Amino acid sequence: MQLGVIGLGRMGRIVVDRVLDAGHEVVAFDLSEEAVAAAADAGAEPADSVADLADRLGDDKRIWLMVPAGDAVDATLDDLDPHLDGDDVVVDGGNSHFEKSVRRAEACSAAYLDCGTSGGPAGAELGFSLMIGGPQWAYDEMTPVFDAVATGPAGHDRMGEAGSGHYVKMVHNGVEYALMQAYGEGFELLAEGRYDLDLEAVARTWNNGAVIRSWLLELCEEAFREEGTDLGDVDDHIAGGSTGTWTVQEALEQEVPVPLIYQSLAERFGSRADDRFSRRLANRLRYGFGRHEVARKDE
Ligand SMILES: NC(=O)C1=CN([C@@H]2O[C@H](COP(=O)(O)OP(=O)(O)OC[C@H]3O[C@@H](n4cnc5c(N)ncnc54)[C@H](O)[C@@H]3O)[C@@H](O)[C@H]2O)C=CC1
Ligand SMILES: O=C(CO)[C@H](O)[C@H](O)COP(=O)(O)O
Repeated sequence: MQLGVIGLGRMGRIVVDRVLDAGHEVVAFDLSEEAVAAAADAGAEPADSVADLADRLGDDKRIWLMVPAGDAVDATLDDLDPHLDGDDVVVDGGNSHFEKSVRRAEACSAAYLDCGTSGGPAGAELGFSLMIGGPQWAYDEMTPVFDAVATGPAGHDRMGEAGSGHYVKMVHNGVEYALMQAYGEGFELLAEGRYDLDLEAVARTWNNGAVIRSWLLELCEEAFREEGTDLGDVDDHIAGGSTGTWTVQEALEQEVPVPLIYQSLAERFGSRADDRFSRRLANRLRYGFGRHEVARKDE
């Protein structure tokens, strides 16, 4: 099969390499000329624009988008659409909002598959977990590519109609936030608690047979090994947050309680300000109701 890949960053480049390794052909485009040149060095056919990529693919185009979610997806689809028809298939493998994917599927001249991709850059060797929404025929048509990009046939499945792939990935990310928060709280208690512990050793021990072993816990072990048991100079600021926000918004709309996911998202937002207004007000209110001393900034 011949696959066009647009977006050759951390994730898209892995798509290119795994599809090439499986014996397929790849035509590659990115706004970055360096990224295109690197993909060409790896065996892909370089394209210098979206239109050029479409021309090089010929009939029955199969195209994988791995650009940042949002405007870049719309811009790419705008450029692609004049070159597409109903026999073509476009996969969006990024973290797009599922409602946007539904709208894009309706507007796109090709069959559109929304594909939640999990595994991160570490998936280069193992392959990804792929959660796919959209028409069955298009999923079936793309199966050789999904087999190559995923861990294998068991690493991908069609979740259902348009939007369902990105919906499942959105919830996956909410769970990811909550798991990170749970590990974080446990290790914080161990770090601040009664014993002088080597947290890498704790994580390693847990990862060998404990109920709570997991890949995220292996990444905790790696973090303590590389940064030290006190995490060295790693700051207490957590970026990101869009997919977790969408998960909480959807849970509110569906009236499904997700307190752990919400709390972990709130912790992220809280991590971005060292001078929290709510804490300052609580500090002052304790004076109001109890005449407790007010801690002042210059003290
Ligand atoms: N990094 C991760 O762990 C994961 C990322 N994702 C999602 O995959 C998508 C890509 O993420 P990354 O590869 O990490 O991002 P990245 O920033 O490493 O790469 C994005 C690439 O897209 C290119 N690009 C941007 N706009 C473009 C356009 N209009 N046309 C062509 N190329 C364009 C950039 O030059 C860059 O090479 C995002 O939606 C992200 O949320 C999904 C799962 C895991
Ligand atoms: O999808 C992912 C992992 O599964 C991406 O790494 C995503 O960026 C994680 O979300 P956030 O940036 O909000 O932490």
